[in-house]
Amino acid sequence: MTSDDVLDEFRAAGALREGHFVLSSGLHSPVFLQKNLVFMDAARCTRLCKALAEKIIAAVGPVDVAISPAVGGIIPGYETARWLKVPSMYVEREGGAFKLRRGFHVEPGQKIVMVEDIVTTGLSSRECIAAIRAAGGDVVAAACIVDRSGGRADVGVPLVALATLDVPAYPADALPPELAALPVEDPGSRRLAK
Ligand SMILES: O=P(O)(O)OC[C@H]1O[C@H](OP(=O)(O)OP(=O)(O)O)[C@H](O)[C@@H]1O
Ligand SMILES: O=C(O)c1cc(=O)[nH]c(=O)[nH]1
Ligand SMILES: [Mg+2]
Repeated sequence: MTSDDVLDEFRAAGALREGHFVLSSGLHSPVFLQKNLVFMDAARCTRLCKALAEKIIAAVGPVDVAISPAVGGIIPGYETARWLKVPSMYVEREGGAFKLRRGFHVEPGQKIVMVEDIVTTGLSSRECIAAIRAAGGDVVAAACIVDRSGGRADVGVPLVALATLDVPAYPADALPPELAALPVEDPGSRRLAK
């Protein structure tokens, strides 16, 4: 599956949004990939995650567990794990920091792939990987449906992206005037609990 094929799935789901968005990292962007509109369609989600699982195995070989960051990573993490034929777990925020909860635990020696939905700066991926390591896990690779950093995000382990896009994102104090003129939406979950 090419990056264009993945983008076509987002377009067909109405998930390629234009406007003014504040992203999880605090950067602002004229484009938002509303992945939930993609994952709500089980057939579409399966097409993407099956392809991602195949790409992970081709890149790093078999793994033992897939772990994702809540909320966005949970559905693609579960579906990718299904095709990898491994258990699926997730970390969630407790007092702001990601943590394995709900009885999830990792065993020494297990090879873990961290599965994200979207990578922009890689911040959420790095936080998720840190939480897995804090729980004693060995993260051999990261994976995502879309890396919108143009391949520049560094998550500290090899990143397997089903699609790589280069989408502009700006610090709040350096917005292009046409973006600053639009009302801002904050669609993610990072700032919800505050
Ligand atoms: O690479 P980054 O700069 O970290 O941006 C990408 C992250 O942003 C979104 O999560 P968000 O925190 O908005 O919450 P969500 O998972 O509930 O959508 C997305 O699911 C990724 O986890
Ligand atoms: O960086 C983000 O927060 C982000 C970007 C995007 O396109 N989609 C998304 O769900 N999150
Ligand atoms: Mg997320």
